[in-house]
Amino acid sequence: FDYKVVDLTHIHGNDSIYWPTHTGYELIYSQRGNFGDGLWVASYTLKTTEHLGTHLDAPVHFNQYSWTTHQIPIDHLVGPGVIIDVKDKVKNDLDYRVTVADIEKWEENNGRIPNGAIVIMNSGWHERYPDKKRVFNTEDPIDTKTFHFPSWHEDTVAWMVAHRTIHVLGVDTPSLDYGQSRKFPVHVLISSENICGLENVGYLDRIPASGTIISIGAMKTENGSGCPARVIALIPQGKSTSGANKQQTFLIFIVLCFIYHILLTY
Ligand SMILES: N[C@@H](CC(=O)c1ccccc1NC=O)C(=O)O
Repeated sequence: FDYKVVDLTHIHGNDSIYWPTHTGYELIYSQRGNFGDGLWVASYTLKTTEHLGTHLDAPVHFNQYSWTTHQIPIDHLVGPGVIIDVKDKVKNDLDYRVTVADIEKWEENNGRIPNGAIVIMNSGWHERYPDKKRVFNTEDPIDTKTFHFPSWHEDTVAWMVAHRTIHVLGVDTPSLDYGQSRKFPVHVLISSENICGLENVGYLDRIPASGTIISIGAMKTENGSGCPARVIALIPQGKSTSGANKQQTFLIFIVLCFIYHILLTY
């Protein structure tokens, strides 16, 4: 197994970030202690909003006819990672929305966005997690009208929907629409296209802009609208012997044998 595995998940717990219209997280120690015969058992009950911390938005989140969590095809939850770094842009504009030019710049450096990509904005916001006032960027993290954080511009997402095939759209902020959004056009658009969302992704500076495989481990909850998720990236280490490399090695071996044979003959 020749991959470095990087965890892109914030801890799911009492400090997790969630949209203020939801209820939060509760881990109930329903069974914890001696179980007879010298056994000790921990087996708890978890109550949580689906949209907790690092989590998946199922396409049904903003479209009643789109896939629920259990209906998402599994090959939509793993794919090539496309990390769009906008940290410099965000420094001057905390309400920044990723542009088509940002995508074009990524493609100049990394090639065309691969089919089935998992495209994630890296705004540097993951560093603020889980400080609610800094993540929602307001003194009043309950009042959504006061939120200021970056995300995707709907025109950019519409461009990707029209010209590329992406399976997941992600952010390191709490929402796929920027903090000041009122109509949530990015949520509405991706939901209607059966594209999944990923929010509060962490540790994005630990992976390269391209060349990774990202996998989203989310529960297969029946009729769910999303789920807390364990998001990981696999970075190929390039030490393994691929099929093509094996063929090359074999050819070199044959050529060396041939040369050795000639040397022995003369
Ligand atoms: N997608 C985000 C935001 C969200 O859930 C949301 C955004 C705007 C209006 C309502 C929302 N969710 C439910 O109240 C989240 O999953 O936390």
